[in-house]
Amino acid sequence: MLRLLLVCSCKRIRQFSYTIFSNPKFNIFLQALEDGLKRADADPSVKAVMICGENGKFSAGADIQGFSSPKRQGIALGPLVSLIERSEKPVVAAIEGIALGGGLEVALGCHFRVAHVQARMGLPEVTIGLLPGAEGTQRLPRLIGVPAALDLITTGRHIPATEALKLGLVDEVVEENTVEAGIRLANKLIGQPLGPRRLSLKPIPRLPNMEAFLSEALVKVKKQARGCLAPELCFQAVKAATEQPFADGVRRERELFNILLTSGQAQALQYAFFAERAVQRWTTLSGASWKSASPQPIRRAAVIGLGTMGRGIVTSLVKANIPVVALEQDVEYLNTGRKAVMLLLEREAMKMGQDAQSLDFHNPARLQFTVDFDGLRDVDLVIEAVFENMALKKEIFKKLSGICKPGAFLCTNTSALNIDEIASATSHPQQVIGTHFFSPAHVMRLLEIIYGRHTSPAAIATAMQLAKAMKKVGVVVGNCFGFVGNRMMFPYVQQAVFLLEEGSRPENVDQVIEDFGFKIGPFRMSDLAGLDVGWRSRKGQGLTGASLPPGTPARQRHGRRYSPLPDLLCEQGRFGQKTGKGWYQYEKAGGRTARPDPWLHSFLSEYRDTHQIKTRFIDQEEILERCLFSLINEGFNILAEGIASGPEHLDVIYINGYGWPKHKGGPMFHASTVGLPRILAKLQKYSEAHPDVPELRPSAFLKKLVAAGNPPLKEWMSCSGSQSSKL
Ligand SMILES: CC(C)(COP(=O)(O)OP(=O)(O)OC[C@H]1O[C@@H](n2cnc3c(N)ncnc32)[C@H](O)[C@@H]1OP(=O)(O)O)[C@@H](O)C(=O)NCCC(=O)NCCSC(=O)C[C@@H](O)CCCCCCCCCCCCC(=O)O
Repeated sequence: MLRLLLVCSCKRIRQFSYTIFSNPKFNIFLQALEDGLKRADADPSVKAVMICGENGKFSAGADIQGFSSPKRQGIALGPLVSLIERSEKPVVAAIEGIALGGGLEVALGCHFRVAHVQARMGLPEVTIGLLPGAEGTQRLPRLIGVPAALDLITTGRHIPATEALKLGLVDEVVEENTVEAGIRLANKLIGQPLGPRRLSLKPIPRLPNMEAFLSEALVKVKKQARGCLAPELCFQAVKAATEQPFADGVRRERELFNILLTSGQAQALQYAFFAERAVQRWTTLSGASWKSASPQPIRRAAVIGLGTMGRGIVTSLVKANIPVVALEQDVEYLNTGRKAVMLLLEREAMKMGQDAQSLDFHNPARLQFTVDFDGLRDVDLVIEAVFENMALKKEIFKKLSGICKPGAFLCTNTSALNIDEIASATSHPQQVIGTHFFSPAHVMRLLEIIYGRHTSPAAIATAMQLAKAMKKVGVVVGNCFGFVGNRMMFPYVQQAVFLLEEGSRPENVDQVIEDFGFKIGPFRMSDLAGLDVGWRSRKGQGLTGASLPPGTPARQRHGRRYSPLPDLLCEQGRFGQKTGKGWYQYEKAGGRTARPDPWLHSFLSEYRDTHQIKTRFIDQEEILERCLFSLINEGFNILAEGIASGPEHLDVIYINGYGWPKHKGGPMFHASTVGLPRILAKLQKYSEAHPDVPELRPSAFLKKLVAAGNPPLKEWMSCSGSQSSKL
C-alpha cells in the first residue's frame, strides 16, 4: 500500500493516506493518488510531497492476477507517473522493503528517491512475460544509462539498495527510519529547481558505440531467452528510448506491452508464478496439510555420502546457514569428498563477494567431516545421499535408527526407490521422508519431497521449511516408482528411443525438443547424465544383462515393446560425455561439445536391418507429440492416483527440475492450452499405431476430463472424484 505524505512549510506534517496498490491484491486505486497529488498542488501550505509504503513495504507493483482477468482494463499507471513527475512541488519516494515493477516506476516519477539499506528494487515484469508498462523502459535508461537499464529490465533481477545507490537509481540510502529521512530530504528540497530531476526531460546518456553495443546485447538477450518473447520486447522498448523522443518511446512501450499481454506466454509465466506459490500449500491423501503441520527447527544437519549429490547438498546446507556434519564410509572417500566440497564452497564464496564471510565454512562448528556415525547423535536431520541401492539404503537407515535421537528426521535422497521400504528398516518410520535433489544439488531449484505411508505431517513441514531455507522450491508428492518427475520422464525418453528405431536420429529429436524450448534434448541429456546409470537400473530390474531369461525377444519385455538400443550402446562402452561417445561423439572423454556421429547413424541402419524395421521419415510434429503427449498422459495418471494434489505440482516440478520452458507453463498447463480433446485424439492415434506401448494409451482421467467438456485446468481436480489411490 502506498501512502502520500504532504510536507508543509512549518515542517509539521499533514498526513493523508492514499492507497494505490492495496494489499493483499495490489489493486490500483489510481484515482486516490491522482486526487492527492492535485490536492497537494492546490494547497499553498503544502511545500513537498512524499510517497512511501505501509508495513515496511513500498510496493510489489500491479496485481498480476489482473492481467489475465477477463475484466482486464488498461491500467493508466503511466500517465499518473507523468503527473507525479510534472508536480511543481518536490516529490520524494521513501522506499522500504520492496519497490518492484509498477512500484519502482512510481518511484522513477518522483524527483528524489531515498531507500532503506535493506530495501530491494527491480523491474521483474519480464519474468511474468511482460515489460515495465508505466514508462519505466523510458525513464530507467535516462537515469542509470542503457547498459545497466537493459540488464535490469531484460533479466528482471532484484537489486539491493546499495547496488541501486551505485547505479544512481536512488539518491540516498539510510539505515534509520526511511520515512523520516525522506521528510528531512523533502524539506531540504523545497524551493530548488526540479527541471533536472524530471527524467522524461533528460537525454539518454550516450555510449561511444551505442549501435554496436545494442547489436551485441540483442544477440545475448535472444540466446538467453530461448524462445521467450518478453526479454526481446523489453530490449526493443529500451532501444526505442535510445532512438526516439520520450513521448514516442512511451507509445512504443505501450504497443510492445500489448503484444506481450496477449501473447499467451505472459499467461503461462503468470500461471507459473502463482503455481510456485500454490505448491507451498501442500496436502496429502490422508488429509494432512500445511495448515496444521508445524516445521521443527533444524539446528544441525548431517549428510551421508559425499558423491556428486552429497557434495551439492552439503554446499546447499552451508549456504542456508545450517551447521553440517558430512559423513563418508572411509577416510579415503572422506578426503576426496572434503576436497570437492571445499572447492564448491570456495566457488560459491567467490560468487557471493562480501557476503561470503557469513558462510564461515572453515569453522568446524559450521562444517565437520567424519567417518564415525557417532557424530550424528545430536543432529536434527540427516540426508542420506549414497548410491541408489535399496539394500545399502536400508542398512544405513537401520543404523541411523539406533544412533540418532528419536526426534531426528531421516531423509533419503533417492530418485525412484520406495520410501516405505526404506522406512521399514527403522523403528520410527514417521520420521522418514524422501528428499529428491536434482544435480547439481547446490544449483538446481527443485526439491521433490516424498511422503511415505507413515511419514508425519511435521516431517513434511520440516522438509518444506528446509527447501525454503536452501532457496529451493519444495513440492510434496506421494510415493510411487520414480515419484512425479522421473515417472513422467520415463515415457518421454522411451518415445525418443522408439523414434530412433523407426527412422529418426538423436540430433533430429533433440532439435525438435530444444526448439520447443527445453534447455537440452533427451539424447544430449542422457549423454550428460551417463548412459550407464539407466543401464545399471535396467539390469537391476532384470530387463537386460545376465539375469534376462534366455529366449526373451530382443524388442519385447513382459509383452510390451522394449528398445535394447541404449543397452547396446553401453555394451560398446559408450556411456556418453564421460567416455567421449554416447548418442553423440565428443572431442574427448569428458568433452562437452556434442557432434552427430556417423558411426551411430550406420549402427542405427544396421539395427533396423537386423530387426526388419522399415526406416521412415518422421516429421517434427510426430516427434514432439509422441515425446510430450506421452509425458503429459503419465501426468494425468499421477493426478488420478493422487500422487500429486494438483497439476501445478507437476508443472513446478518440470519447470524447476527438468528444464521445461517456463514460458510454456509446464506440461499440464501446456496440455490445457493445446486442448485436452486434441491430446486425447493424438494419443488414440499413436496408441492404435503402437498397441504394444501402454504409455501411449490415453489415461482414464484424461478421457474423463474430455467427456466433462474440457474444463479449465483449475477445475481438473474437482473432476477427479473418487479415483482410487495406489498409495
Ligand atoms: C513481492 C515479492 C518479492 C514477495 O515475496 P515473498 O516471498 O515475501 O512472498 P510471496 O511471493 O509468497 O508473496 C506473498 C503473496 O503476495 C502475492 N503477490 C506478490 N506480488 C504480487 C503481485 N504483484 N500481484 C499479485 N499478487 C502478488 C503472492 O502471490 C502471494 O500470495 P499468496 O496468496 O500465495 O500468499 C514476490 O511476491 C514477488 O516477486 N512478487 C511479484 C512482483 C512483480 O512481479 N511485480 C511486477 C508486477 S507487474 C507490474 O507492476 C506492471 C507495471 O509495469 C505496470 C504496468 C502498467 C500497465 C499499463 C499498460 C497499458 C496497456 C494496457 C492495455 C490493456 C488492454 C486491455 O484492456 O486488454
